[in-house]
Amino acid sequence: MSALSLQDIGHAYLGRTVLENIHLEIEEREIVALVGPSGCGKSTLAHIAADLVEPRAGKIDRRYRRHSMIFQEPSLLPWATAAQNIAYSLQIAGVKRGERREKVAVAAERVALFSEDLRKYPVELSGGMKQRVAIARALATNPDFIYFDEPFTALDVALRRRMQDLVINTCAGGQLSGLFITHDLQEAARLADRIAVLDSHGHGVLGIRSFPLPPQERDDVTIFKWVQSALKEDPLFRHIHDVDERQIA
Ligand SMILES: Nc1ncnc2c1ncn2[C@@H]1O[C@H](COP(=O)(O)OP(=O)(O)OP(=O)(O)O)[C@@H](O)[C@H]1O
Repeated sequence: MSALSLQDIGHAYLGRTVLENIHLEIEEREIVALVGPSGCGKSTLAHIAADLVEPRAGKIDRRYRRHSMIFQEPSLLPWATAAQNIAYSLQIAGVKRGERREKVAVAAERVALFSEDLRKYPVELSGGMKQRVAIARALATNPDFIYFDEPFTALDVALRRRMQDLVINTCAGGQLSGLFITHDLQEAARLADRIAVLDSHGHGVLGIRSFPLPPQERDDVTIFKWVQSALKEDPLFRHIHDVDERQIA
């Protein structure tokens, strides 16, 4: 059974259509990467799926228990320490005060945040550390579905890889499903079970590709070769690096 089902989703901002006829199913324990040119509506679709934006058309079935979101911008509360930021999501989720400390510690450990980091305020943390706090905050409530909206784009290569590994391992060992938006086909090929490509103008999902091996069994050479061949030979990926909104005049 699918964890998330999007049927015939359509949306417009100020009368301008950004999404039309979008169908997408995400199975339980599956990560689907959503790729497509800048401005094609990927974030809008994630926001609709996560119930942050009301779509103009379509039907959404959320069959998961609880979701979290991780954005490119960590958006931490500046007046709260890292630990308090993580605990805040637990408070919102209704976790009793007495149970929060333990859950914060477990989530922090999963992203390699130490107790001295947990005492710091966001202004004292590097960009990578802030993003780790945001990921710990998302994991702390024990979601079974996560929306990832380009969460690692701003991180350096080494940290990005560690965070991708965290996603791969968390999914491999648990009950997690997710929608992972990224511009980076290499990243999609590393951590997703399937890759869905959105049309340049949000007019439907153009196609979906899946991998023969689960993410934890793919090595770097396999991923590299897959990406090279997808970009050279698969017409589905022909337009994913179009940059309609970021073109330099
Ligand atoms: N709140 C809003 N009001 C008006 N227009 C919006 C709003 N949010 C997004 N848009 C427009 O809708 C279109 C789709 O935006 P969206 O952010 O969903 O695309 P995206 O594929 O995620 O882009 P990127 O890859 O650059 O992050 C864009 O043209 C964007 O400018």
